[in-house]
Amino acid sequence: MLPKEIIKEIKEKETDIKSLIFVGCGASIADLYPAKYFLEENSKEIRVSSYTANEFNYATPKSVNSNSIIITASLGGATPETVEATIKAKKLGAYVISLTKEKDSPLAKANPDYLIVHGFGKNYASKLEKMTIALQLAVEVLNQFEGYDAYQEMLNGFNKIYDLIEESVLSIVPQAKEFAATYKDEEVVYFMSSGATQNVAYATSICLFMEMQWINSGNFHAGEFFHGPFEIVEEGVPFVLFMNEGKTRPIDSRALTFLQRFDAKVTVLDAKDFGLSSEISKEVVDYFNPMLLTAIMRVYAQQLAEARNHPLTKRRYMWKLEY
Ligand SMILES: O=P(O)(O)OC[C@H]1O[C@](O)(CO)[C@@H](O)[C@@H]1O
Repeated sequence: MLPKEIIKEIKEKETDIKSLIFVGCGASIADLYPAKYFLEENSKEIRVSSYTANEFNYATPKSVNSNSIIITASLGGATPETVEATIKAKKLGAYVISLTKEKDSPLAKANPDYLIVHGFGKNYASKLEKMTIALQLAVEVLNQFEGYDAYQEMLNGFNKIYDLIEESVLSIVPQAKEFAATYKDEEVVYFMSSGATQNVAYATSICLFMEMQWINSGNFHAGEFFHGPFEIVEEGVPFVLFMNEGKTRPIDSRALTFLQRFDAKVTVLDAKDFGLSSEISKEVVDYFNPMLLTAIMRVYAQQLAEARNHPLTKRRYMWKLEY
């Protein structure tokens, strides 16, 4: 079923949805963030939150009941804590929607009310399906339960984002190779962004760099940069800044100005360079930065992995030990 139909069916059963909660781990909870950000900014009534799955399991919010929708996501569908959260949310009577790429996974078998099987391996756009579908669900919740003036602009954005991702990744391999050559020996790399993209910085730092490249890393909101992290800036300290188009761009620009002032080593991935706002309406452009910038970063990470001879699939603990 499509996001619109799923939310319509839930509304036919329960007109009084009071909360929407996003649950997942690692890249999956980060991928749900743009949807949370969108709803938090635009909803006047519905309470919105997100949890890493075991936080949800051990300290379950009291609001989980038949007046709530829980969206759980696990790419491989086998992360035990996300499966457990799905079962728990169902038991508490919530409407549960699960996202995964594996239709026969433990998550699928946890019997959510709605299972959305998304793509991943086909191309860069497909890697962003989970994030985009979660945002579509959030938009439908807002529009159907409260009304949303920019609904049509969002639909236009959804129609354009996948093609824009595919066009954008075509041209960036030379820059990605340059990034790889200049960052491959760094011992630590810091990531920051703002707005809907703030957890792209988080996911890049904890998953692509720490997990998949074993490179030390830190990440923070570009606004928070001035409330602690900027003290470590000096010439050559490596940063990656995800620059948004939209309302929070001044926050990103302020951080960039500071980094340049003290000659930090900074790579800027700027949605503007890929024409995001020429394709997507100004009113809603903020929410589409994370899809585009995640895809660009993936190309950069792939080149880094090749330059370091350290495949993105290499692990020493994950899925190898009991933990
Ligand atoms: O539940 P998922 O999305 O399959 O995630 C499993 C693992 O994949 C990552 O998201 C990225 O490898 C990890 O952070 C996480 O532990």
